[in-house]
Amino acid sequence: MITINGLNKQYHTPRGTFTALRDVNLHIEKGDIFGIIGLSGAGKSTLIRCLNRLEEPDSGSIVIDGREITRLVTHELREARKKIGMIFQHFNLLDSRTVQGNVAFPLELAGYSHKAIAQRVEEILDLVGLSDKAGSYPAQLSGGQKQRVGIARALANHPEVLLSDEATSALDPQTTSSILELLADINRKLGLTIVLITHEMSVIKQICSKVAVLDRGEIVECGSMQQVFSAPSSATMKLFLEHSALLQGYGAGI
Ligand SMILES: Nc1ncnc2c1ncn2[C@@H]1O[C@H](COP(=O)(O)OP(=O)(O)OP(=O)(O)O)[C@@H](O)[C@H]1O
Repeated sequence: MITINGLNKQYHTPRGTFTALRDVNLHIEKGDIFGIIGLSGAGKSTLIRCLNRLEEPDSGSIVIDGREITRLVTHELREARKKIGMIFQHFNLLDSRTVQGNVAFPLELAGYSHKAIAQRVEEILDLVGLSDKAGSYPAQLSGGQKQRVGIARALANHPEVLLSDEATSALDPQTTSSILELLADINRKLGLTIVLITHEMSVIKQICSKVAVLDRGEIVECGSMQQVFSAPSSATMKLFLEHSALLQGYGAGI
């Protein structure tokens, strides 16, 4: 479904050149919920934003559903992006539009008829459990509800892939859990491939089928949840697991 080969990305700043991604190779199967975890500054956002070319890699290739994303010219990329939904940490909703208007937005850009848009918006708001908020504005919603709108908007155009850029980082644990449940439900119902980045082990634990660990721009470990949890090989994953066990112990009053 998604194959990343030899991906490199550097940032050039007045203070010098910084390597954000170094020879990243990954394969993500159709229907996976694939988590990429790493500490702050590891390159997670850079990597996920390269998948739809919100960030331009310097070299390497990305193939999604048989299409080499890294070779597409502007109008081809615009078409390809319709099949790649994305959700963000701070939701990125249009404040001047209602929930309905936000979800309709990508469909309007794609040139659907009024009738088709109304029908799809109704269907998708039902899927994310927000039918009763269709006429509300973002400012009238909770963080969890805002992210549901973000998810609905990302799904409106029937994407093959959903990219989640720290989509639950601004939410409390209970809301995080309900948003992750929704993503898992969508993955089951629609067979959608989900790629998510996070710095929280609990997110990976709750919904991912596979995980890759990014450390200073390099993939240092990758495998099924079972493999990585039972026999972590990288120092970073061991650190994440120890921290997560500590938190659980603390929660249990140990
Ligand atoms: N536009 C940019 N110009 C210069 N450096 C950048 C730019 N964007 C990111 N970086 C640097 O690249 C590195 C990776 O950043 P990135 O945002 O991908 O990491 P991250 O793992 O998502 O971090 P966080 O979890 O803190 O968001 C960081 O050191 C960051 O400072």
